Amino acid sequence: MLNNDLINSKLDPLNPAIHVKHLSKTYGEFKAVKNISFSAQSGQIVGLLGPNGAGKTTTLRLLAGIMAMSAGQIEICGYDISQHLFEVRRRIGFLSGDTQLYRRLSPRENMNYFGLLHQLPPAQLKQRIEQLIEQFEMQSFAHRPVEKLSSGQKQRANIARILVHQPRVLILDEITASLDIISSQFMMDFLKQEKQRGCSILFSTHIMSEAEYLCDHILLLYQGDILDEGSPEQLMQQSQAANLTEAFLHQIKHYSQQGNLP
Ligand SMILES: Nc1ncnc2c1ncn2[C@@H]1O[C@H](COP(=O)(O)OP(=O)(O)OP(=O)(O)O)[C@@H](O)[C@H]1O
Repeated sequence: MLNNDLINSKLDPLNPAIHVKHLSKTYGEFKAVKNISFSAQSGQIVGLLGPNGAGKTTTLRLLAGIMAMSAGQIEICGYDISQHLFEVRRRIGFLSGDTQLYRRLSPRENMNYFGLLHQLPPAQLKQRIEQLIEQFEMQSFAHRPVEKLSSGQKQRANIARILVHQPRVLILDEITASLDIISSQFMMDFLKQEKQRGCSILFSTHIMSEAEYLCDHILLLYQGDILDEGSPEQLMQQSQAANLTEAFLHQIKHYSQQGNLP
């Protein structure tokens, strides 16, 4: 078994895997994220929904520790990101549309490289890479340079790469955006499996049906603030909407009419 402490340690249910308090980010004068708070428990999938420019990517990048916050607090598995960035990075897997693999290396070589960065012992790393190749059905292309792979194959290799160190928390920014329906379904099944393993997953998407299918909890982000939150069912019930798209549009319209946009 690899990284036993990370896999087996059951998170205290009273201590969420992701805990965000009064988080803000400003770019110069512009407030991209405004004092938001939320948490995610072990085994929970939380979706970040919102129109273009709502602040989703900024929020996810702050949580992944690749951008500094302007104010607030982020804890991942009990570690404060401002004080324990290394411990946080050991526990998260972050993937966005911009994340690139080394294109001249094969998926196997990419996984090896990132595993070494995470300081996994070589024998364990080798075993883990083979596990991932099997799990993501990459046998036929694991040895080919990434630049010769299709988008779907690249995305599988990308996901496998962020799982090398068996993270407890996954932070995923629009990972199904360029995928066909089969590859998207593959990714969604994979997220469900990770949830069952006890992983906490925070992800953004513009695809409402995906959020409806996957999420235990949804944060509706608008102009850097949380407009509403709840389970997909709660959000639909509140707006008497037939689906999440309707519920989302209803909320934005409602707040605009009230003049109380964040
Ligand atoms: N580096 C930056 N400098 C200045 N403003 C930025 C920067 N990055 C993002 N912004 C602004 O912050 C706001 C939030 O951007 P962000 O990318 O977080 O939104 P998003 O919800 O992910 O949007 P999309 O769905 O289009 O990806 C936008 O108005 C954007 O223009």
